[in-house]
Amino acid sequence: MSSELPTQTPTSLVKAAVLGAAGYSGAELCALLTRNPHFELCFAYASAGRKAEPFSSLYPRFQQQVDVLVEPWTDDEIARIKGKVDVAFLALPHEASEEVAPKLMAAGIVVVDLSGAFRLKQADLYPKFYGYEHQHPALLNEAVYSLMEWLDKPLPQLISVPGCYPTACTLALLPLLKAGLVADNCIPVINATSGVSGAGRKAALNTSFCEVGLNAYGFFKHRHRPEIEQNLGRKVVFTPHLGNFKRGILATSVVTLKAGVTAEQVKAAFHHAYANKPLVRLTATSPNVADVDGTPFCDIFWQQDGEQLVVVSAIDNLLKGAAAQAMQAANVKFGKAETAGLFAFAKAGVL
Ligand SMILES: NC(=O)C1=CN([C@@H]2O[C@H](COP(=O)(O)OP(=O)(O)OC[C@H]3O[C@@H](n4cnc5c(N)ncnc54)[C@H](OP(=O)(O)O)[C@@H]3O)[C@@H](O)[C@H]2O)C=CC1
Ligand SMILES: CC(=O)N[C@@H](CCC(=O)OP(=O)(O)O)C(=O)O
Repeated sequence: MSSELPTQTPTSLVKAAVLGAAGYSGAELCALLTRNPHFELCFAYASAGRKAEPFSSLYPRFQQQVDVLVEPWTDDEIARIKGKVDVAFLALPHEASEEVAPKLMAAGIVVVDLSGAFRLKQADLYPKFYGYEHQHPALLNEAVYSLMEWLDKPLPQLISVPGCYPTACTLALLPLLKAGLVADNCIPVINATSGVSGAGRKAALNTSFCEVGLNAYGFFKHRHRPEIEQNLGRKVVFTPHLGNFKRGILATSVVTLKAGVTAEQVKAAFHHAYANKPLVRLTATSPNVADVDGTPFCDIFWQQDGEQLVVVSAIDNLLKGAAAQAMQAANVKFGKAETAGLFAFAKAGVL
């Protein structure tokens, strides 16, 4: 080998911490960060009550793949990680995120929050839809909502990752609304079914194996309703459902189009919106959650009958609905390719 070969200047890795690493979306993030060549997973945390243990003892599938110690989180850790990490991903309950985010920001750390703590712009919606008063309403204006396919501003120090159901149905409906194709008086009707991992890893009776069949819940008052309405700029009827599969969301959204809207106009709206968006796939057949399981994609399909339009979208709730979307935002925030680390799927086989 020639000693004349230019030496590569190593680009510095973005150093990351994950809070909530023992939970489903935090664990997915640990896996994505480990596979991302631009990031280094330096610290991982669970709640204060736990003992420290290797990630692979919590998720044995990742033995010899994700090699990080999951430690108990207390605010004392902020002094320990200050100056050692560039970004902290919060995969925590909403109120825990709301409390810790400003402290991490004060330590100069970029915060990518997967919870709903900073998604809504109107603080007065939190008591009604989240059941608590927001303690840091000023941060609601500072945070940028990172639905990356529709991002129209730079990402600041506080990044609020969209909710899982809102990701699926906003990506489905926004192209039509932006193109002015939806009837002015139309209230979109959205029915969406989530796999059980949407409820997190903690045990609960309604998500235990023998209890889960297929049921609707959260009529009119689910916290994702105001988030979807904020995204779409109009009222919606949103009804979530729980299905007996592990992961994935299938959303079926129904709208009335303006009189005379053609199939070509609808097609153009979707193609224009997603032509250069690598994580949205416009599909030729109605999507199946099994086809997005373990992937960072949102698959979208539509059928029109005169003024009625049905749009079906499918995502993996833990990936495009949570961890992959957070990774996508962090990639952009730190100047990396938007999809870095996202195509090394956990599932490589055809089934
Ligand atoms: N599951 C999903 O499909 C999606 C989830 N989200 C959001 O991501 C966040 C995490 O969800 P999910 O992964 O499902 O939740 P899980 O219940 O699976 O995990 C939550 C994690 O947070 C930790 N934790 C809880 N309270 C605290 C606290 N006060 N301080 C530090 N750590 C704490 C838990 O620790 P321990 O294990 O020790 O209890 C656990 O590691 C939520 O805000 C959720 O709304 C967003 C999109 C989709
Ligand atoms: C099946 C299930 O219970 N799903 C959760 C939503 C998933 C989630 O964690 O919500 P975010 O996207 O807002 O974080 C629910 O309905 O509350």
